[in-house]
Amino acid sequence: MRIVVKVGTSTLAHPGGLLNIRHTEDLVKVWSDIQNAGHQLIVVSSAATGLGAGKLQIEKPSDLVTKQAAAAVGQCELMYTYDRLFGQYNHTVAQMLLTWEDFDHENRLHNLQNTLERLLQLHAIPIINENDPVACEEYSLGDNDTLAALVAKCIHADLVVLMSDIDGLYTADPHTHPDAKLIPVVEEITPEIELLAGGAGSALGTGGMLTKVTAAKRATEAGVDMIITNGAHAEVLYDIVEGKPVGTRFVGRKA
Ligand SMILES: Nc1ncnc2c1ncn2[C@@H]1O[C@H](COP(=O)(O)OP(=O)(O)O)[C@@H](O)[C@H]1O
Ligand SMILES: N[C@@H](CCC(=O)OP(=O)(O)O)C(=O)O
Repeated sequence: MRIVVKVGTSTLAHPGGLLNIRHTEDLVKVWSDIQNAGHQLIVVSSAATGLGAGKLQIEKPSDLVTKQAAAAVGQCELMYTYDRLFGQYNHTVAQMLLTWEDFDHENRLHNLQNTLERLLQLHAIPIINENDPVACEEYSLGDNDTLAALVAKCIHADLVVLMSDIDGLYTADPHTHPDAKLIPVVEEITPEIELLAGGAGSALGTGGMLTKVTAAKRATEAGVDMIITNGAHAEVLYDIVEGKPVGTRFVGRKA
């Protein structure tokens, strides 16, 4: 299987912006094992801004320039961490920083597809993030849920897995509605489903459930299934590749 896994800031970082060592180590271990089992993995990783803010000892920035500066710092921290952890399992990582323009121009998209394909042939694990320090608002993808769906579409992935700080899509935000129920399968993204999704539940998260459901729409329209699951339980990825029900599955449209 060719799987795009996206992991959010609220999984990789503690609220103050320091690395969540337990989550990150658990995820890299399982991802490495899944790659060893013969699957192709593409990681879309958030947390550059959050980790940068942590390292610079500043609050999560709200102005664009400080956000971009923090992302420039945090992206180094992120890749240093991935390189080190994946290296323990003899895996090679490759950084790819993308903007909206890379998907919007045919020749850039073509280059991007070719590079990703070659990295996969070479058994390197692409680690993708938005190129935050240069992505001005006009050209910003805005969130990595969308980025994961766009990547999955352009390399014809079998599955996108969004690893969040919550088990899946609920009937309401469980942080404010403790009686909310998990929705295991979404066959069609109706306006009613879209209305269930709210914003981010933590100080570091960007998009919340809203951007995940929008991303699911993009992925499923391209025929790719998307699963939202909890990044704190890395080992659920084993169940996912075995086709067992985990989190919320958005079913891709059949051609
Ligand atoms: N209907 C819903 N079901 C589940 N979570 C929801 C819902 N609506 C809003 N949320 C919020 O979305 C959050 C996950 O998004 P986000 O904080 O951006 O995480 P990530 O960093 O993983 O992208 C949850 O913690 C939750 O508070
Ligand atoms: N590109 C940004 C993350 C954007 C984003 O979607 O964040 P998140 O909601 O934590 O997945 C960064 O690395 O800080």
